[in-house]
Amino acid sequence: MVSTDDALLRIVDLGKSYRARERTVDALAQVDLTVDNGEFVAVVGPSGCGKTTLLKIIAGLLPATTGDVFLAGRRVTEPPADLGVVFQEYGRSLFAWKTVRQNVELPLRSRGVGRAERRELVAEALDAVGLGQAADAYPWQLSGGMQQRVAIARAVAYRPRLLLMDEPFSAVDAQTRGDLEDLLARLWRRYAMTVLFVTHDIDEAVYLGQRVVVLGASPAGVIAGFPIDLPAERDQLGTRSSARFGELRAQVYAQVRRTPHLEEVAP
Ligand SMILES: Nc1ncnc2c1ncn2[C@@H]1O[C@H](COP(=O)(O)OP(=O)(O)OP(=O)(O)O)[C@@H](O)[C@H]1O
Repeated sequence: MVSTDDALLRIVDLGKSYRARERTVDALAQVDLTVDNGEFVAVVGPSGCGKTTLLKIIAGLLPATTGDVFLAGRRVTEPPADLGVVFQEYGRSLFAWKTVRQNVELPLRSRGVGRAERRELVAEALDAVGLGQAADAYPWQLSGGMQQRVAIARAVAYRPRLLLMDEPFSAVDAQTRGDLEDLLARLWRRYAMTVLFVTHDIDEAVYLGQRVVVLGASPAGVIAGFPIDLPAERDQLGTRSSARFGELRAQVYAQVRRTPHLEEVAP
């Protein structure tokens, strides 16, 4: 059990209902989740179960209907300053008329970081994602995988206390996806970040997470959590073909397939 002393993110009895015309859609109900400082938690759930809704509420972009989100002990009521977010749609998250360097620099400018420090942070982040040479290019001159690396560099340069990622690699080809997963794992270790990573891909969740949390469908609540006891250093071939990876993947898969109603869920 996670101790609240180390908790960076605390989600308590969170619920969200959308009202659309005469209909009400209950997207989330009774979501309780705690993420410790430095943890990498992957959240999986069936398509449409409310994963994006959950991230938007944590990011302060959408109000909850019930319950609370606390980041570093502070209730989230607006986008917190120390949060980084990487979305699936890299194409839309970068400014086409700004260079790679300017894109990465933007949140640092908004935060009032001085010019010299900005330069240093941007250069280090671009080097860390292997794009040191592409600083003066425009996003539209880069491949999809490279654009997503720019989005990751932008988040990393900002040194967020919590990095939220919403299916960040689902729009790239399989080879690039594996490379980006490994890049993220390296950055997580190097910068001791706390990451909440949402995906509908069970293999990706098990490969990346120290813990995998399963959301049930309609309305989504946390139905299971799995500590991932794979070695800290993972690699695409060795880890994914190991017996333990297969067992964990099967356990998570069985839960995702169950998608029970909340009343069936053990407390
Ligand atoms: N603005 C909205 N108005 C009404 N209903 C909405 C709205 N946004 C989301 N929903 C509904 O809430 C539920 C959860 O949606 P959400 O996008 O959070 O799920 P998701 O798990 O991220 O989906 P996917 O995996 O397909 O991206 C769905 O039934 C969706 O139709």
